[in-house]
Amino acid sequence: MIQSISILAGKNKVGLAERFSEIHIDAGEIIGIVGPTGSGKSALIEDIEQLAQRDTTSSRQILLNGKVPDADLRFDPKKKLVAQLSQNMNFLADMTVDEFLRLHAKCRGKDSLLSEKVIYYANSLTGEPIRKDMNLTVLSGGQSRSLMVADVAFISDSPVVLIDEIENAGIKKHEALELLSGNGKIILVVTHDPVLALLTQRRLVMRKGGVEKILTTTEDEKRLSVYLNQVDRELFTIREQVRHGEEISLEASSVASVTENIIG
Ligand SMILES: Nc1ncnc2c1ncn2[C@@H]1O[C@H](COP(=O)(O)OP(=O)(O)OP(=O)(O)O)[C@@H](O)[C@H]1O
Repeated sequence: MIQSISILAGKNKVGLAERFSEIHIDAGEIIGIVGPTGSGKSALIEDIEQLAQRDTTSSRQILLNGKVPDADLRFDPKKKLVAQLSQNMNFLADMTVDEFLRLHAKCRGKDSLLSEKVIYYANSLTGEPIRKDMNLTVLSGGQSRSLMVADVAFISDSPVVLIDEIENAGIKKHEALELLSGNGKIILVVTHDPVLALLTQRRLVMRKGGVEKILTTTEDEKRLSVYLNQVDRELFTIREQVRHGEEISLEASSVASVTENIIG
C-alpha cells in the first residue's frame, strides 16, 4: 500500500541544484505540474514513473512511504506505479464495454462485477450515456475518457495517476479528480487550464528542467476555483444542449446564475 511518495531534489538542465530538499506527497493529494514547453514536466513525471534513484538526467531520487523502493517495483512491468490518462487516448479493442471491463478486472485479479460500478461512475462524468453492450470503438471522446477515469479509479492498481492534457476531454473535470483522489490515489495533473490547476492543493512550477517553485493554492485561488468550476459545469451543460440540437435559453436558471456574474 502506497501512502506517500517523496521527490528528493536533483539538478536542473544547467546543473544547478533544485531549490527544495524534499517534496512529500500523500495518498489522495492532487498536485499540479505547470511550466512552459521544455521546462521539464515530462522528465519529472518520468522520474516518478521509473522511481529514479539518482540515475536519470535530473539526478532526482524517489522514495515510496519514505523508503527506497524495492528493485522489483522498479523493473516489473506488472507493478506499474503510474497510470496515465490523456486526451488523445482511445480504446482500440473490438469488444463491448462490459467485456473489456470484465477482462480487465480478471487480469488484475478483481471481481468482474466491478464492471457495473465502473459504468455507473463513468456515466456520472459524461453527458452521453454509456451502455454496457456498446462497442468500445463507437464511444465518443468524452465517453472513452470517462470510462478510462472510472476504470483507473476502481480496477487499476496504480497508486499514482498522471493526467495530461484533459482540458477538452468532454468530461466533468472536478468530479473526475474527486473520483480518483477519493480512492486514495496520488494525482499529478500537467495542465495550464485554470479549472484544473486551481483544483490542486499544490502546483510545482517547472523551469529549465528543475522545480523552481512550489505554490500552495491560496484561499483566493480556492474561491476562484469554485467559481470557475461553476462556469465549467455550465459550459458542459450548454455543450450537451448544443450537441442534442436544443435551443439555448438565457433565462434557464442554471445558465442565468453564471451569466449574471459575467454580463451583469
Ligand atoms: N533536470 C534535467 N536535467 C537535464 N535535462 C533535463 C532535465 N529536465 C528535463 N531535461 C531535458 O529537457 C528536455 C525538455 O524536457 P521535458 O520534455 O521534460 O519538458 P516539458 O516541460 O515536458 O515540455 P513539453 O511541454 O513540450 O512536453 C528533454 O530533452 C529532457 O530530457
